[in-house]
Amino acid sequence: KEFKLQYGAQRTGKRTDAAMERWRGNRFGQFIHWGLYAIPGGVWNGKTYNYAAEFLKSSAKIPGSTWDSLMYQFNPKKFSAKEWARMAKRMGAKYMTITTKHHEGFCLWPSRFTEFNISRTPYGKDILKELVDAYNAEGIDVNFYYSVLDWHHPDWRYDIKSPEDSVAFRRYLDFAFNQLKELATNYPTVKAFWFDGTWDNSVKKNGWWTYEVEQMLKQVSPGAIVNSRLRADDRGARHFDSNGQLMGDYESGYERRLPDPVTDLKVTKWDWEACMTVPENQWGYHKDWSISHVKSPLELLEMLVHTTSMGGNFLLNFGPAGDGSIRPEEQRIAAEIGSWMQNNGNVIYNSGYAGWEKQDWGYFTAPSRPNTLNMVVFNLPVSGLLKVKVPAGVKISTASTGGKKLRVEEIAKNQYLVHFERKWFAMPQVIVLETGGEGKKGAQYQ
Ligand SMILES: C[C@@H]1N[C@@H](c2cn(-c3ccccc3)nn2)[C@H](O)[C@@H]1O
Repeated sequence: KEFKLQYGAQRTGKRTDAAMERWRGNRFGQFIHWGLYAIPGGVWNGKTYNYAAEFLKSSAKIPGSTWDSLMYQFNPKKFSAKEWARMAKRMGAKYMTITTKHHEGFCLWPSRFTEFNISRTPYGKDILKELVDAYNAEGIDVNFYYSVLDWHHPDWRYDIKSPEDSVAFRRYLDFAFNQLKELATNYPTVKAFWFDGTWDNSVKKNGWWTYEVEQMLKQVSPGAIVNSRLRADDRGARHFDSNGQLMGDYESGYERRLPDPVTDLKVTKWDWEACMTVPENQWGYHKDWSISHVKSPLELLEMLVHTTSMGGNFLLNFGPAGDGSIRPEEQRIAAEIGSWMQNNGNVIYNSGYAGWEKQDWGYFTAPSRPNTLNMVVFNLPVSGLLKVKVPAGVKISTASTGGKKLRVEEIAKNQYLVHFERKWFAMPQVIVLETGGEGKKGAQYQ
């Protein structure tokens, strides 16, 4: 049953324009959560709150006026946009997504629509401009995260329960629309908009506004990319409209979790991005990371490869401290992932879903070069024999690692073993396959 929708999906299938192909090929991004929450870092009146640090205002039940006065302490002495950009470059990130305004409502840019912004802090300067310029200078694209949910703004409403609510919330929607137009206009190199805080009924009941925002951003900033999380349709359906069509330009529902490489292959039909925290659940800076598991560089690298193997982008989060420094754990992650990406980035960038059956030893990625495929090996079997099942009729002609040929043995119909070394490796190993035969060679990255 098809619903007639005014504010549903504007397009079916992946965007094929140059801006989207660039976004897709970038594959690996750095998320940055930075705001007033980084100052207390999850600790208030000597008490540590274990919930996400960017939620400390609600975890510690802090009055708005108290929280907002953190603005007068914001003066990051160790902040260097250039240093952050160089670290991201070394990590191999091709884009960066910055929280221009998180749920607290504090703006990292001198917005003319609210005084709750960087210009009224001791720091004073336009942090957003400094970051955009520094990252763009390193050849890294910059995208803007924007929270529609706003704890500071008096006209924000979680739901619309009275005429007063709808009048106030309409003022809020106008405010947010103006801020977004301001961001797209004043920072013209921005490539994409990452919307968050759109799950409440107030937003779901105003699908028209989410449609208008998408239209406006694409008028002001041609080629701009918008995530599915912004969008609600005429009937309040989110991400996918009431007819099951993806809204926005890519699916952004994977937060702190990845689709399963066997049971969630549906995601390979559209563009998508997963965002990931280093601790179990901390986006903003938290002083005490001992309260949960902290993912190692290798765990995060495997998530990046896993995501690429399913045709998605991976957005890895950093939470800089209130003084603008990057904590040692995050520095180490950038260095270790970066050292592998230095030599193996080609299996990630401009690569994607191969359409081959997932194997235990790791992941396949399909580069744009035809008749080749990458095997990224994380779990080397004690036998050293890597099983490869190929689509019907596909032949493997060669397998090589670091330019060295490996023995390839056809052991059954559409089944091969690649003879690899039987030894322990510190980092994932890449094997390049050349394929032939008349069979459908599986998906090719395009
Ligand atoms: C991208 C991430 N989305 C924000 C978030 C997550 N949540 C949330 C709240 C309740 C349950 C599950 C998730 N609310 N806001 C986090 O603060 C971070 O910005």
